[in-house]
Amino acid sequence: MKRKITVGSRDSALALWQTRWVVEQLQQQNPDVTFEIVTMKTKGDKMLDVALAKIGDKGLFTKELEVAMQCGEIDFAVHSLKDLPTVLPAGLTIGAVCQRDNPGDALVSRDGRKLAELPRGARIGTSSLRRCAQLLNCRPDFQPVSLRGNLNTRMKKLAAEGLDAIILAAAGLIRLGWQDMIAEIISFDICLPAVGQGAIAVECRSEDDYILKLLQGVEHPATRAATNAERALLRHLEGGCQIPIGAYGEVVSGKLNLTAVVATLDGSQVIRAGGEALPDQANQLGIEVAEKLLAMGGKKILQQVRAGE
Ligand SMILES: NCc1[nH]cc(CCC(=O)O)c1CC(=O)O
Repeated sequence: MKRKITVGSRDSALALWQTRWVVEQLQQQNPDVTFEIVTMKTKGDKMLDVALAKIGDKGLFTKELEVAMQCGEIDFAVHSLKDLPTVLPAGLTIGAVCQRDNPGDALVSRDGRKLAELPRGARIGTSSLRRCAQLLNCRPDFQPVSLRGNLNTRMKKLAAEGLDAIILAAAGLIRLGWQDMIAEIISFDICLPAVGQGAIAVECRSEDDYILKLLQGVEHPATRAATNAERALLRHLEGGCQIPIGAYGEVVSGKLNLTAVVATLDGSQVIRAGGEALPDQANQLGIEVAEKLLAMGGKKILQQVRAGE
């Protein structure tokens, strides 16, 4: 008897691309297994007209899939790691973190202009507080314009709403074959990515040994270590998406480096800190860098932003 595995996915083009990519690899490694993809709409897919920072729910893009997993309707779910809260519901775990694609933020401009070439007062579409704050820090003249919806919708709004540029995760654009639209990958010196950006995560039941073993086939240890550090940092800061926080971890020559940022919403203050550790010390590294940020003034920023909510 062929074993059948049911895989949950959101129904956006990007989510489906990511789910098919994971399933394709697992299928090759396990020719005797049948995979079936089931799509679901999450609250985040339904509430497209509200700014993410205003909805502020944890698990906005993941909850429905998690419930289906807990009920046994699906065996695992494929997510953008960035969308997965730092604390998972009871009984669920990240069974695999796949090799990261380009982790950066991409500038897509109407006429292909790069950041430095955008006019004074340029209108930039993004709903990410993190992108907004870091961009405003280097270009206080920019006018951020809130922008939500899936990738297709956002691209259309660039022209339809007369924006000068929009900012999107590079990985999403590259996966959907839109890399030619990228005018520039914004330097990490200007804008650090969201925790987990560019990495795909597979969530499953913590007790499901069969699935856990299967998912080892798409696991990428260096990306796991890097994103463990980023997620430990975010968990320690209790950031959520209400507060501009960015982080990037990378294993280079066997050492795990982590750089992170906390900023005020208007970008007037941007605090950065970093650290280095062995990859198996990822969690401690995340906490250590979070503590540095807090001590350097991050604590005050977090209090201010929370008080203003
Ligand atoms: N916030 C939605 C979201 N979640 C993951 C990605 C991109 C893919 C990735 O980071 O792996 C995006 C789109 C974007 O931010 O432009």
